[in-house]
Amino acid sequence: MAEQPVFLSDDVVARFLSYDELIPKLEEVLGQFSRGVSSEVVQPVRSVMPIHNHHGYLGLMPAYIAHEDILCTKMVAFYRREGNLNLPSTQATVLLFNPEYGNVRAVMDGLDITHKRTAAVSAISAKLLMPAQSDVLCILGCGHQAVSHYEIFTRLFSFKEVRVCSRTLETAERFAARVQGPMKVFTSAEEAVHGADLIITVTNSSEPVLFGEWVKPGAHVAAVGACRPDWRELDDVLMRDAVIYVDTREGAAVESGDIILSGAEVFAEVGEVLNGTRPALRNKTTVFKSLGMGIQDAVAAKLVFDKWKSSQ
Ligand SMILES: NC(=O)c1ccc[n+]([C@@H]2O[C@H](COP(=O)([O-])OP(=O)(O)OC[C@H]3O[C@@H](n4cnc5c(N)ncnc54)[C@H](O)[C@@H]3O)[C@@H](O)[C@H]2O)c1
Ligand SMILES: O=C(O)[C@@H]1CCCCN1
Repeated sequence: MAEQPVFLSDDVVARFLSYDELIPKLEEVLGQFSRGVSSEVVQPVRSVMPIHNHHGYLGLMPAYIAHEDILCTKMVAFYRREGNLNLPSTQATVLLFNPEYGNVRAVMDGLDITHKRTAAVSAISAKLLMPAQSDVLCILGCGHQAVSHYEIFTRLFSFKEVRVCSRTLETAERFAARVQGPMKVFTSAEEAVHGADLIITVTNSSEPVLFGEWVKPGAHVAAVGACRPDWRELDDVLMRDAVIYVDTREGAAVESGDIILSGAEVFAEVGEVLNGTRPALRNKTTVFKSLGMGIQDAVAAKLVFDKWKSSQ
C-alpha cells in the first residue's frame, strides 16, 4: 500500500530549507531547463485561473525533473489587494509525489518555499548581471518578498547602503523593524533609486513603479512582481533601454506585462547564462524579469522532504 502523505507546516518547512543548499540546486536546474531537453525537465507554462469575486488568481505549477525523479506541483493563489491589507496577497501549497506510484508523499505549506526560492533566483541573476562594483541596493516594495530578498542579498553581497521604499511609509517602517540590519527608508521611489547599482522591485502594483529615466546606466534590476500580462512594474523606457533576461522565455511571452506590453525582446534565460550559451552583459543596464517556475519549487520541496525524513 502507498505511504500516507505527511503534512509539513510553514515553520517546519522554514526550519529545513536553507539558502546554502537551495542556491546550488536552483543553479543546476535552471541550467538544465535552459538546455531544452524536454524529457529531462518537464515544466509546462503554469495555468492561471481568475478568482473574479476576490481580485485573485489560482496558478497550477507542475514539474517533473527526470534525473532526480522529482514530481511536484505547487498551487498558488495570489491577489491584488487594494483595500484590505490584512488579507494575504499570496498563499501556496506544494504537493510532492512519489513519481513511480503517483501518490502524494508530502503536502507542504508553500509560502517559505516561495519566498526563499524567488529571492535565491534573484540573487543568482544578480551574481551574474550586477555591476562588478555594486555599492547601493534599493528595494521597492516592503512585503514578504522584500524580507527574503533583503536577507539573502545582504548575506551574499556587501553594500555600502541599502535603501527601501514602499507605497506607504508605514509598510516601509514595519519592514525596517522586521529585518535585522541597516537600511534607509525613503518616501520617494525616485530618490531611493537615484544612483543605485542594484534595484529590486517586489511590489504588487499593476502600474509601473520604476522608470528608466531614474535608473543609473549599467545598473541591474531584478523585477519580481507584475506576473500578469496586463500588469507592469517597469516602464517602456527601461524595458527598451535594458538588456532583458528572464527565467523562462515561454512564461515571459504569456505572463509578463512588462515584456508583452513594451514589446521588449528577451535576450536570454538566466539558465542560458549559467550554461555559458548566452553572455552576461554586466556593463549594460540589465533587467531580470522573474515570474517563478515550478521546477524551483520542486527542488526546494525535495530538499525539505529529504531533510525532514532524515530527522525522523
Ligand atoms: N517572480 C516570482 O517568482 C514571484 C514569487 C512570489 C511572488 N511574486 C510577486 O511578487 C510581488 C510581491 O509579493 P509579496 O508576497 O512580497 O507581496 P506583499 O503583498 O507581501 O508585498 C507587496 C508590497 O508592495 C508594496 N507596493 C504596492 N504598490 C506599490 C508601489 N506602487 N510602490 C511601491 N511599493 C508598492 C506594498 O505596500 C507591499 O509592501 C507580488 O506581485 C507577487 O505576486 C513573484
Ligand atoms: O511563482 C510563484 O510562486 C509566483 C506566485 C505569485 C504570482 C507569480 N508567481
